[in-house]
Amino acid sequence: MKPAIILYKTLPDDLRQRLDEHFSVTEINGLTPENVEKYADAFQQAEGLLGTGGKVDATLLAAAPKLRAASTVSVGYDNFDVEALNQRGVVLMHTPTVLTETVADTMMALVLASARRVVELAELVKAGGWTGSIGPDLFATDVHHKKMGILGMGRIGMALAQRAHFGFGMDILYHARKPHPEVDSRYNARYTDLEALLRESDFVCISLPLTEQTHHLIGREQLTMMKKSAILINAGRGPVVDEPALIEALKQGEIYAAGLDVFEKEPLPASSGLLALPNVVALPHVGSATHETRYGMARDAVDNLIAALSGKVEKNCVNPQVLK
Ligand SMILES: NC(=O)c1ccc[n+]([C@@H]2O[C@H](COP(=O)([O-])OP(=O)(O)OC[C@H]3O[C@@H](n4cnc5c(N)ncnc54)[C@H](O)[C@@H]3O)[C@@H](O)[C@H]2O)c1
Ligand SMILES: O=C(O)[C@H](O)CO
Repeated sequence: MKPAIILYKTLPDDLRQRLDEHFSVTEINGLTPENVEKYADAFQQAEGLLGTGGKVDATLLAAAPKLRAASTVSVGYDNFDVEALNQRGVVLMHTPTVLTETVADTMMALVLASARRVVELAELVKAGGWTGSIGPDLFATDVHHKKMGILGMGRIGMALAQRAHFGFGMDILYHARKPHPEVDSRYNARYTDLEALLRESDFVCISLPLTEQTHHLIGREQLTMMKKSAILINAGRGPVVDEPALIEALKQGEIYAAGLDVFEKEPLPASSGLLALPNVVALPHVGSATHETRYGMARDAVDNLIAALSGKVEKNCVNPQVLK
């Protein structure tokens, strides 16, 4: 008999077919508490989960006593209680690598859009506001040869450093849990503590995961350390930045601008103070959202679940210790 799984994300037809070949699939519209209750029988039988978004914690695990593996269509897994999964021996699989270059492209797009005022100026043209030569009040700020500070020098941080250093001649500083000598030599980069990075950088770019240690890592105090001309880019997770403190810093001119793909609450409410600020470029969490990359993530997530439920995990496992 095929193992039963819960699918909580719509997949392209060919991938759905591949999943059906291996599993008995119950598809639900999101991993919400309401759906866990509505499909209680399916959760009782489920050995696997595949999807994105929604909380997987002790409560959900209690509703799924046969669960052996969870496969998220994302690299970030802050919505999973990994400790609870470990205690139950549930394998957690994710999709690193396949999305790295696309997310680094998005971060570079945010750097360029916020420094060169791309969105604001394009809106001005569309609104018929281009009635004469653009004057200094609408001039932008350069990107090339400036200093980029990268917070979180992992896969995405390195791909961003590659673009900034080789493409834009930028100086690279970074803060991570430890120095990375290969990064220093490849991108002529310099490891610093957080405060030095904030004080020196023209662009502070966040590609950190959300953890207890990174929650509100950037708050009021850190924002005041940044240059008044500096731009904050966040494509890690929203709660790494204290959003009310960021709004205040942008309003008070303590920093120049922000380019954001992630927010404390998503979707970003229309009432958010960020949306009233011309010096904010806000994207709807689309770091990896190209056709090619989203397909690759879904494909990897399917392969990951097949590997995990057949005991053949070789890569993409968050908690390999439970395999032993
Ligand atoms: N906006 C998007 O659509 C999007 C897409 C993909 C990933 N992300 C986010 O980007 C994150 C990073 O992805 P990745 O593939 O580069 O992961 P990664 O694990 O390769 O890199 C994360 C880096 O952050 C460092 N780090 C962790 N905690 C730290 C701390 N307290 N202080 C300093 N450094 C710390 C780690 O050492 C690691 O080098 C993901 O966890 C996810 O939250 C967002
Ligand atoms: O972590 C990730 O992969 C992205 O944020 C998409 O959810």
